Amino acid sequence: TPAPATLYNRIGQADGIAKIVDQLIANVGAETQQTNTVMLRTHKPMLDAVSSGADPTRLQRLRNHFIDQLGEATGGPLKYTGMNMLAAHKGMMITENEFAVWRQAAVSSLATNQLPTKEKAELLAILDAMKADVVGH
Ligand code: HEM
Repeated sequence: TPAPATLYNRIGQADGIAKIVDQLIANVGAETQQTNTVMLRTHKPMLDAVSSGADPTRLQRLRNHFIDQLGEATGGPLKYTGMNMLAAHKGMMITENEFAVWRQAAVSSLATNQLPTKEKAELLAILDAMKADVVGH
């Protein structure tokens, strides 16, 4: 019997993951529930750096890191070389509610990308496993 397909293969490999990540970033960028909270404060410097030209590739770097991270976590050949989740979010004091809004942006992206129920659940489990390192530091 052939080896079971990895989640990475079932969701369309690097191209499939890139679509999921790009839609997630677009959803977070369009988010308005979190005005004046840390969600906005933490993203604003990043978006300003891009639009002012001070660091035009900053968002792109995060995007590419995020793709590598999911590419590795889903069993693909990609290798994540960014900061660990605790270090990446340290000092942001991300709240439970902000995480919930971010997670909803991820859920919407998975729906937009028409992931089947099983794959959706597996990917959300990967994201939820990072929550403890993301929230409250
Ligand atoms: C499971 C949930 C999350 C995952 C998997 C995730 C993933 C990542 C990754 C991969 C990076 C880049 C690290 C690097 O480049 O070394 C990052 C940075 C960052 N994350 Fe998250 N993140 C999550 C939740 C959140 C939430 C809820 C917020 C805001 C409310 C947030 C805001 C940021 C910001 C502002 C940066 C820094 C960007 C920069 O300075 O370039 N993240 N995250």
